[in-house]
Amino acid sequence: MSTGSIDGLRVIENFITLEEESELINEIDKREWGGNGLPPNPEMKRRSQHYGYEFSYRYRNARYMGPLPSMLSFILSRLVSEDIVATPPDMCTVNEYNLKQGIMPHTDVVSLFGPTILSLSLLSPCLMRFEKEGEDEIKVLLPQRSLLVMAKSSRFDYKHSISKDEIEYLGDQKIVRGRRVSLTFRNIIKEGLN
Ligand SMILES: O=C(O)CCC(=O)C(=O)O
Ligand SMILES: [Fe+2]
Repeated sequence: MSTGSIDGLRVIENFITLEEESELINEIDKREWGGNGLPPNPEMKRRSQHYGYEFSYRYRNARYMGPLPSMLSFILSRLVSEDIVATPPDMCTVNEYNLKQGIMPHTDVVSLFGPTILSLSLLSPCLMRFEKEGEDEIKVLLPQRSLLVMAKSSRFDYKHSISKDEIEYLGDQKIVRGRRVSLTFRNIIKEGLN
């Protein structure tokens, strides 16, 4: 495990095994993708899948869909048994980043999503950039199969983003991106629903 230089930020390496990763990807790829012209976020170039709650980036609201699917159960139990969260997340967004796809700087909606945001990186590493006005950008490596934990300052005071670059550097380390699928786990704040 490596600890970032931002309060509340952690990257837990090898959170799942290679086998678990390939089983999960198989399951995900059997299911229907949205985005890229399809609801609930047709305007998005990335493809995505929504479980638990469906989130609209345009309307910034969420709709309940049902409990998280059983393919995610082992992750939910591990999150609790390894004391990463006290309550299992009730929402999971799967995002697919192909070459030249990234995510613009943003802070996850504070009124709708709880204080801890988790992101599991599958298939490819990437750099996540954290920025805050008046400070130098901080780059954090998200290795394949790692779990990013964003809490406290890293969740509330910074914007995070992923570039569209295929090749990036962290010091001397060269990071080459391929297709990346991430699973972002959150807890919905029920009062924030409309
Ligand atoms: O792909 C990731 O790891 C992060 C996704 C993200 O920041 C988001 O969906 O809000
Ligand atoms: Fe985010």
